Amino acid sequence: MIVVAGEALIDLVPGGAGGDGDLPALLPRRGGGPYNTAVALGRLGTPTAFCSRVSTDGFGEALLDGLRAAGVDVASVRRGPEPTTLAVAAVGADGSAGYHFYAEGTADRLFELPGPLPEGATALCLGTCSLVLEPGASAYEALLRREAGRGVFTLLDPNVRPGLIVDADAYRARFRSWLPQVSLLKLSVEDARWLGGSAREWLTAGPAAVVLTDGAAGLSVLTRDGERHSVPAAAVGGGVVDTIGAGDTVNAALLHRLAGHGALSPAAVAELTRADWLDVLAFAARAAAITCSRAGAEPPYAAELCGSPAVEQDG
Ligand SMILES: OC[C@H]1O[C@](O)(CO)[C@@H](O)[C@@H]1O
Repeated sequence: MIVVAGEALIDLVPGGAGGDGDLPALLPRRGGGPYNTAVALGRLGTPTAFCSRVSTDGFGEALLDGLRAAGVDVASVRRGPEPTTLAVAAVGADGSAGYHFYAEGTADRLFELPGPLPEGATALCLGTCSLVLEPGASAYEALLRREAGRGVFTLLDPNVRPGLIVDADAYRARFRSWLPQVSLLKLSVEDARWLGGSAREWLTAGPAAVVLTDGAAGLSVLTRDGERHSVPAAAVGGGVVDTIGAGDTVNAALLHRLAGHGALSPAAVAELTRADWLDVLAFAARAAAITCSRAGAEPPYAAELCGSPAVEQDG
């Protein structure tokens, strides 16, 4: 079972008619990096549990319904009366999204270190706002350290949202302090630039591999032994609507496909061949392309990805 820990929130995505004068109409969509990753894993058919603190308000109920509908186990979700975090998304002409968060005093920020993870948990995925917003961030960090210490495979996606980070240098130092506990680091090239440093440097600090996403330019992985493998982005049927949740889908697809290769351990990741990596990356690219073809974070179901072929690309 894969455990995804972190925020579930509501994205307010531009769309439809009905705004007041020059104000755009905003449609509520379930979101939050970890929420999106958990739903994507569930839709792919991977046994998944979500670990978080979710509001008892109507949005919180809808978020839990979304998880359950994807087959995600929500027994580790704690509830609180504080409101759900809101993220107002601005979508550019190319579909890229920027976010403005309303996260003061919200339920997910008050996450506390939970008891043991569900029986059979083999991997933990976390990142994004939940590792920034205190006091919950310290509890998520403690969860990462505790589970990595127990030998659980960890995937970290910093999913940097600069508007939420008060002290950029302190966050960058904190990010580096997590790396010894990280089995697989996945991040966008924009996040890599913002964080400073390089994949090669981060690899020496702990992760078995670093996956970099570069939007329309595709995905690549850099492994400990210095190999680099890349695939192009997959075609987005009907064109990009928005990129919301694409990176979160990549996290899920990586974990799902690595599990299929029996590679949810740093030692097994080190054994993956070039063909294995190309298969994993191509699958993630196809999954992300489907998410980009629809409004908001709406990851694909397994049936939409049937027969994902391995592709041979130059690294
Ligand atoms: O969690 C932070 C934000 O990032 C996203 O997950 C997209 O990657 C949005 O759904 C959310 O508002």
